Amino acid sequence: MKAVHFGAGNIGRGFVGLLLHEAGYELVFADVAEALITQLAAADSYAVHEVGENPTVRTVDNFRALNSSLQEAELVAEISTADIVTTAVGPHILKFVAPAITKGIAARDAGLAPLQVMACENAINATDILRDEIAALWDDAAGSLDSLAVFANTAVDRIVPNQDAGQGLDVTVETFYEWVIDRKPFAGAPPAIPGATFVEDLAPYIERKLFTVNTGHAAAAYFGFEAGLEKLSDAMADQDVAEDVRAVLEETKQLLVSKHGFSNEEQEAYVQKILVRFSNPYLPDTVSRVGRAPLRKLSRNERFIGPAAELAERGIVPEALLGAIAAALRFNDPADAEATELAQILASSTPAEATARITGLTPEHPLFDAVSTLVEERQAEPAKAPA
Ligand SMILES: NC(=O)C1=CN([C@@H]2O[C@H](COP(=O)(O)OP(=O)(O)OC[C@H]3O[C@@H](n4cnc5c(N)ncnc54)[C@H](O)[C@@H]3O)[C@@H](O)[C@H]2O)C=CC1
Ligand SMILES: O=P(O)(O)OC[C@H]1O[C@](O)(CO)[C@@H](O)[C@@H]1O
Repeated sequence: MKAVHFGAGNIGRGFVGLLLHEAGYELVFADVAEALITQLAAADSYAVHEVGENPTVRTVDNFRALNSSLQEAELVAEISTADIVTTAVGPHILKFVAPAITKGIAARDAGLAPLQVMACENAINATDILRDEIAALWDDAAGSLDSLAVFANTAVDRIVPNQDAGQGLDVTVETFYEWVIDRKPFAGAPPAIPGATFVEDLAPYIERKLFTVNTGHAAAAYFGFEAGLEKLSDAMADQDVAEDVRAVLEETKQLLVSKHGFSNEEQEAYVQKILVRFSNPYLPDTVSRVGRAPLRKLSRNERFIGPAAELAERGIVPEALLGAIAAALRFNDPADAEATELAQILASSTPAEATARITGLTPEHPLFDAVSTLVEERQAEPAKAPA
């Protein structure tokens, strides 16, 4: 069994690659980072250090590595004979990996089982986004795309911080992980990945993950950044930050319980578990990493505006989420390109224009005025040096 995985970064090596390896797949990593690919191609194995409760070390071997920019022909050949293609590159990068996957699918022998394609990104239905990119490039002369490939959405959850440069290929991760995959697209048996869970209806799992784990984590990052803290676990140890995060998760709990029918107790247990995960002092995680890409995180269907908009549509004012959105508007990490772009939008637009551009909300939406007020308040603040 062979899997081609795009993105040999934190989640690629520390989660998806690890689980596929443990499921018995031979791995081909594809990435554009030449130094990383050279290192992987020269290595026989790397270690995944799981830290926290019951720490352990796992070894990943039986992999190869290709530069997806420089070695496209080899990559297409690998995809043409692979069983699985996965990605962990970031939702905005999917369009750049689509061409090689399209060519690889088109080059498959007719007798092969359909290629199983799963995008493992923090975005709702990321595989659908990838499928749309592939479908746009697809030439029907190569056959029917849906008979040659299966596209399954997934939700991936494991905290993998940025790695210490001195660590080489080894990755430090939390012990917890969850990979939930939509079973429906697989006509026969789904792939045998013991670490994954297959479900008939992925929507509640994706929304619960994005609007609890990712909303809470990013909220801790933005509140922590405002408080001048660097480590995520230090932010969670700050009583004010912890209370603000808790209040945000109370609001998303209200939405998730009423929308998806999770019981209050079940959702509360889920929240408690993730608060412990965020506070893991052994994870070298930073508010800069967890808060990265604020424009993506403040976009319409993402972790803040998504749940806040749905609550507002139900006549509820999401005070705590609005507090997190206000903190996100103050995330001016100079190392983050999206934080710089956010500052430029705030500096060059009216409050209504900036609100629409940043959040995708329309002026008629019941959340619009509240966010526009926050934007206006942020614009009125003197330019502040990063904390
Ligand atoms: N780190 C985490 O804790 C989690 C991350 N995720 C999601 O996983 C995805 C990846 O995140 P990380 O691993 O943290 O990021 P990362 O930055 O560590 O890894 C991304 C990798 O993709 C590579 N890449 C960029 N463009 C590429 C292209 N065109 N072709 C091939 N490779 C390319 C980069 O060189 C990098 O090695 C994101 O969607 C993120 O939201 C999901 C759950 C947890
Ligand atoms: O690219 P994003 O959305 O910040 O993804 C990384 C996030 O996903 C998580 O792993 C949660 O699964 C958090 O560790 C992390 O903040």
